[in-house]
Amino acid sequence: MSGSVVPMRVLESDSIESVKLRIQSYKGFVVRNQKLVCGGRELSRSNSLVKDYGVGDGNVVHLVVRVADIQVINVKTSCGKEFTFHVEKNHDVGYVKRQLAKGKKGLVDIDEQEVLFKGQQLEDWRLINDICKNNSDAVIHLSVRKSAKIRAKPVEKNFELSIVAPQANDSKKDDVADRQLRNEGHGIEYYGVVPKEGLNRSIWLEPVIVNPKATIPSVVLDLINSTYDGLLKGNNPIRSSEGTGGAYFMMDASGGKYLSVFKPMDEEPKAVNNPRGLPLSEDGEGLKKGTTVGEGALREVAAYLLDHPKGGRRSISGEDMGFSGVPPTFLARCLHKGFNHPDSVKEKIGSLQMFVENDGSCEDMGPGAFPVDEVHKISVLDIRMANADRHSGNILVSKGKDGNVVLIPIDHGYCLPTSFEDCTFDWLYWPQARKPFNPETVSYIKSLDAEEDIALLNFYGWNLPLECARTFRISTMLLKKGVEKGFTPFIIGNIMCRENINKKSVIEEIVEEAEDLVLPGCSEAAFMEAVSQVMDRRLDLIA
Ligand SMILES: Nc1ncnc2c1ncn2[C@@H]1O[C@H](COP(=O)(O)OP(=O)(O)OP(=O)(O)O)[C@@H](O)[C@H]1O
Repeated sequence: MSGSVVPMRVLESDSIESVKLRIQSYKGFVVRNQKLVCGGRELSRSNSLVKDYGVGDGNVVHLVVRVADIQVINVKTSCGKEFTFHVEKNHDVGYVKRQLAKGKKGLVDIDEQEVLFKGQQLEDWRLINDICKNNSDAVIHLSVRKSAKIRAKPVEKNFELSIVAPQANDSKKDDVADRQLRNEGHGIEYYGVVPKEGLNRSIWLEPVIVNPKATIPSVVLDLINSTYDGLLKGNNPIRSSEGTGGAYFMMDASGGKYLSVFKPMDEEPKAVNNPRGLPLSEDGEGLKKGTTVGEGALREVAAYLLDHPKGGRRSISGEDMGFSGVPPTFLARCLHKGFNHPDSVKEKIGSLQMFVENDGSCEDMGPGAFPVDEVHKISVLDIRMANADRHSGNILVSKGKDGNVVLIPIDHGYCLPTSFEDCTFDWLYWPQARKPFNPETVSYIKSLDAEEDIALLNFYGWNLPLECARTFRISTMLLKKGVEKGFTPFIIGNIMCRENINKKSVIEEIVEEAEDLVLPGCSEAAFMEAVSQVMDRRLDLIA
């Protein structure tokens, strides 16, 4: 994605996996860190062939590479103390200074720290990645005004900072102006209202509220509040090096903890300000069939709103976790210079999702350790939402209170498509998918009501387009009927996914058959009745 074009000979009969392997051997990017996009479509099925995706002579295939985010920094003080901390490569110099200022490093006042590279002062916004890049033997000097000096040199993959005689200075300035701003300018107290004169309008965060009657769960309000505090404290959004769109980690006020992830609509893949340089969509279609560029954020929020808790609908506090564990997500409006603004700095609308501490994603480990019910809860969500992007990198692995493995589904921007063509579920090939649902899951599935859910989305301001609503009705119907028949997630998921890119799935055949049965212009209810009949017949053949 750096903009350079590298010619490469491939056969029509080469698989996508083998193309990625060759990129790996030429360029060193391991296969699982590569994403290929051609003609606006992600070449996501590794066993499909180059010709299946219609890639021909002279076509440009875009390569998006995920790079390791973490850099380990070893800090040595002049009195011989050593400590290590992890820094995201996308962290900026300001972040490193704040870490150093956290008490034990003795550099309490960040205003007194100066970071120098090749004799020039580095501004706080400079990224660690940019400084280390192309300078494997770079030495960064951090000096504390008046007396101290710090040197950094690379140690294998890490780099080392040595701090020379810093003087501790406990006089932390009380940032009065900042506190005033926080008291008066809290975004969420002024939903959609022009803020008071004098507020800090270079930084802003508030929920987007379409229907004033729709209550925002308090867990979401708290998340927005604390994220806003973090921004006002000068903790800039940090762009993730993973993913095809702009995804920004937002920090708390102390600058030591991630609170949320903001994904602006205009930075989605194929959208106008995509930071990865993916070409603009010509027809408005997203990277996956049946999705729309710029609607990823709505789908992210829909996945959270529709992820009802086990006991019923979500309470006003919103603290009760949904059945599938989608982290709290809401539409937010955010103004900050740290996002991708190729032109002028403008307010962005996007999804703000709670950051979940994790030990990596399912991509980093084999599925053996995942509890059956955890896999099943993800399968229920993906089948309901006809998720077209459930690769294992989009399931985070975390630990519950009792130490059990908990799976956290993220990245729902390609849910609720208008067609089933690109539905893919990595969990389909995990052994847990072949186990039957437990009674609790069965009763949860039985409680689902697609019409109620569509009305809920409408209430929160998203009037689901007719074709998306149809997909949702059909997938909910399939899930419910499948469960009635005692089907496993594997059987139901298999009905929904194509075996290969050119062979229609069973659900697609069901839809086509139902379309043939009804008269043009018939009501949606009549069409759904036809789908139900055809589905019953097809499921009987599978049972
Ligand atoms: N709620 C979350 N908690 C913790 N980390 C998260 C969360 N959401 C996203 N991330 C991290 O940010 C990275 C990028 O996010 P995400 O995958 O949603 O972006 P994307 O651009 O939509 O990716 P993709 O190319 O897979 O569609 C993820 O790989 C994950 O590491």
